[in-house]
Amino acid sequence: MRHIEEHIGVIGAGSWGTTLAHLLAEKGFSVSLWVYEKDLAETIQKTKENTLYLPGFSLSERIMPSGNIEEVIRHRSLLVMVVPSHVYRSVALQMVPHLQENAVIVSATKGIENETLLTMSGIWKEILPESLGIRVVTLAGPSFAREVMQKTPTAVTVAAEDRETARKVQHVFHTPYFRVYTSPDKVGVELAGALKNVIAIAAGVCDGLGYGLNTRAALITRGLAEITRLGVRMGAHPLTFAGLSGIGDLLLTCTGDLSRNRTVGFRLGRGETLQEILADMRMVAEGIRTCTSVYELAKKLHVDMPICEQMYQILHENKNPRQAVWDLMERDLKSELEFPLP
Ligand SMILES: NC(=O)c1ccc[n+]([C@@H]2O[C@H](COP(=O)([O-])OP(=O)(O)OC[C@H]3O[C@@H](n4cnc5c(N)ncnc54)[C@H](O)[C@@H]3O)[C@@H](O)[C@H]2O)c1
Ligand SMILES: O=P(O)(O)OC[C@H](O)CO
Repeated sequence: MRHIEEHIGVIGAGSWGTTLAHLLAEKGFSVSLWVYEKDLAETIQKTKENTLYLPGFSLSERIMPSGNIEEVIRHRSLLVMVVPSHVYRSVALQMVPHLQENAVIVSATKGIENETLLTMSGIWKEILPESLGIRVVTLAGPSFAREVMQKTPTAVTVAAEDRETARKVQHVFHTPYFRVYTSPDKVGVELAGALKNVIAIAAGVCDGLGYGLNTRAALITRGLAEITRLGVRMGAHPLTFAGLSGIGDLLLTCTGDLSRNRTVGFRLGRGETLQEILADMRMVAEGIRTCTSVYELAKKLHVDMPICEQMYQILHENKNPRQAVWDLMERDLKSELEFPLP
């Protein structure tokens, strides 16, 4: 393996952060990994395994786990941010005083902040002093951590406002089993990655209720229509939703049993309550919180999002899931296309 001089800091040692740290370390980068749980940092150091979030995989010797965030980010020109969206702002605020000028931050979190309805790069925009010259890039697309650890051929997108930064990050992450595309549509890629989680819960609900493949296909398709509608309203390019971060990740998460979001939905469809499901889940299912943000955004921007609205009622108002499906089916009839033919 070639040793690469650049030293990268990865913030967040859940399943995805650990996987990205491992991928980069195997490429030859020196990688520091910020671990929230102090005992876990020691365990990873000793056993070379993330026993809490990614058990069963042997991690690269080149990963340096640490509970000290300042140590992990000081003097790093490239950082990867992978903490769940509900703690993103508080962790980002801890980072700001230690960031190196002109650093690049790759944000791999998928969510929308509940309190502000901002995307993760929106949070950075609010808290980063412009004088630091820091660029934020989004990484999204269909990528279950465990499959990437197994080196399953995977393709993702990195989106940045400037092409040069996107190209740099593309090359940093690319491996023969991890193909990276670039996109200039940061808001589109971010929204697609966050919103698919809500539809994935809905797909799980339908499967848990025992509905068939017709239902799932309809849900994915109409879910994509909703995601696109909100995305375009917020400034995204519509074709981004036909890409890896859009239909790609939506298909993966709505159909793949490895999805935590789909699993939450499946268990809801089987009759468990959200409280029961969350009680035995250590990992994050971002769609639960994102659903609240989407519900608020749809109201605020006057965007019709009936599936997300029903999901909000199931998750947060105890609506019966079967009733929610029938309420969706019985809405006023409408045209599938939302634009006139040329
Ligand atoms: N797991 C995947 O396959 C995958 C793939 C692509 C994107 N993502 C996204 O990556 C993000 C992180 O998810 P994950 O799957 O790596 O996490 P995870 O569910 O495996 O682990 C939870 C993480 O949250 C951290 N955490 C909990 N409380 C915290 C706090 N108060 N402060 C700081 N950190 C805290 C834990 O330390 C741990 O790192 C999510 O937005 C997810 O949607 C995950
Ligand atoms: O397990 P999920 O549902 O959080 O999905 C993980 C990734 O977002 C898949 O790309």
